[in-house]
Amino acid sequence: MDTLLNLQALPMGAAIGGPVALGGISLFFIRQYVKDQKKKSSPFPPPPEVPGLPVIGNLLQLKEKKPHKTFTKWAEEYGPIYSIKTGSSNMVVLNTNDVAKEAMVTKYSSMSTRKLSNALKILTSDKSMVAMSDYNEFYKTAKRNLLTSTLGTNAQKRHRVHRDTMMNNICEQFHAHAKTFPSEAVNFRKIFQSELFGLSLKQAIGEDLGSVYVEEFGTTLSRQEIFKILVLDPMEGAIEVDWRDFFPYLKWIPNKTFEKRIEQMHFRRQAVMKAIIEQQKKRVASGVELNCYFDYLMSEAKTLSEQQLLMLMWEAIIEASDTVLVTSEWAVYELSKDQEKQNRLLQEIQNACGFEKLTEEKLCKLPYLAAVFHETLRKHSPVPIVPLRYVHEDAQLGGYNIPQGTEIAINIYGCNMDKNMWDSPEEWKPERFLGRKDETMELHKTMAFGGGKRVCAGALQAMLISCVAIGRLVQEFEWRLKDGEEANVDTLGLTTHKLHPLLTNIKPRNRTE
Ligand code: HEM
Repeated sequence: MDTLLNLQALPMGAAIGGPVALGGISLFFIRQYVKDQKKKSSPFPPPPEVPGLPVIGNLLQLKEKKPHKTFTKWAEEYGPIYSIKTGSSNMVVLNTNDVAKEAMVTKYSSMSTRKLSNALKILTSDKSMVAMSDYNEFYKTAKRNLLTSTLGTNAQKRHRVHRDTMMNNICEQFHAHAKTFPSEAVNFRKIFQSELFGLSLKQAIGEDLGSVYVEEFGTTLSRQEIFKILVLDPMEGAIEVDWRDFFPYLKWIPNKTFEKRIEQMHFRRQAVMKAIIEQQKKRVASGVELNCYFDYLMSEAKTLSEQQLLMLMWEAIIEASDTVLVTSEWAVYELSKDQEKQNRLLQEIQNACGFEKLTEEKLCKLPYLAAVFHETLRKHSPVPIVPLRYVHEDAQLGGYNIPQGTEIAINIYGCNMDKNMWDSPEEWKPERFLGRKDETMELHKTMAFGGGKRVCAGALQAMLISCVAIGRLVQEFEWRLKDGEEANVDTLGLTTHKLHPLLTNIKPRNRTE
């Protein structure tokens, strides 16, 4: 997440009631008048509008913090494409595959610019990363480097050893738990998250980190502290709301609490990344080369500024550490809840692998495992809304006029829950993906990874890690939800993190089972 969108949190109420100045309001009405005149001159109608309140528009209706769900409900009443007002901005929301693909593929050139919240402007160093950059030369070069060194098919082959080590470590830790605490539920996230972070570091800098000395703090940070500063805090910061995002004409009014919080996160992230980069530079200078993103950038992307290098390295770490955990945790939740589907998967794995450990080579022979992965991506859409873009020249979408300046929210969750496309979309049914014409290894069976030029660069890595993890864990253990865990389906954050970490009872399987 990859995956940065401020809309996730719109806890407005109090903030909106704050300082609204008269000068600002007049400006707002003038801009509105100009927009209305423009609308009247287009041959296409405007999209249906969700009614809201004067000045704040639909903000209060979105304060529940899960806009993707509210958007999906509105789609039932207003159709696949409609417009809302978030303060002074007009936003068009897209809720089906057809209109989403039109925006991401055929009309991409009119709507490729990223729209960043104030928090994201700071945390992304004003778009200095692949996922949040506009479509420009920096983006094209940075994406090519990322794919060549880390995420493309050949690079993923070179990083295979890290995925295998990660998987063995995960299995070992679950076995150790089952042996030491046979009747205690295991916290899936605790084990998986830490190993995934290790893998992201190995791909980025060639090695896992036990600790790092940070000069700005005058102290040595533990691995857990590094993880918090580089991954957990920025994921939280990305959804911080600054009420000025919705009323840019009031940007001259300070919002000190917000600014201090985000600046501090930025400062800490900068300090830790600088320390890591210094360490790696010393390693390279001493003649030790590693197969990693850092070494590739040092030798192939010499024109990068220090800040660009820092941001690209950080991006590789944070993006590899989050959404794969989200997907794997939800898949294991669903399988632990449904013994019949778990047994069907086990049967398939045993038929394909016999007594051998499941490996990546076997994935093409495991259509039900692929179906489990894609059905989890569909139902739990790890990135529920594509990071916002805005229209930089007048365009049409779904037969409607979309004027320049409109923000575009692509509701992936809505596409994946569309009743016209998916039978009983609220049910988790991997079977819906069986017997289709597409290949077992096809990555884009749902809208989960986005589409077009900005399609997820990490989709292959996500599939390789998640599928092998789900398969190996079912091959080696019997999974059952802890009592009371079934109801814990709430989510939290920028990506659809399970609010309560998954707790399951595990039992190692008999080798002859
Ligand atoms: C199940 C896991 C994942 C899901 C569901 C997911 C989903 C997405 C989505 C929806 C986008 C936005 C597309 C757009 O803006 O139109 C995206 C972009 C991106 N993702 Fe992922 N992602 C996942 C895993 C990963 C991983 C593991 C990495 C890297 C290690 C990664 C790296 C990226 C990058 C670099 C982009 C920007 C691509 C571009 O702008 O050209 N993603 N992802």
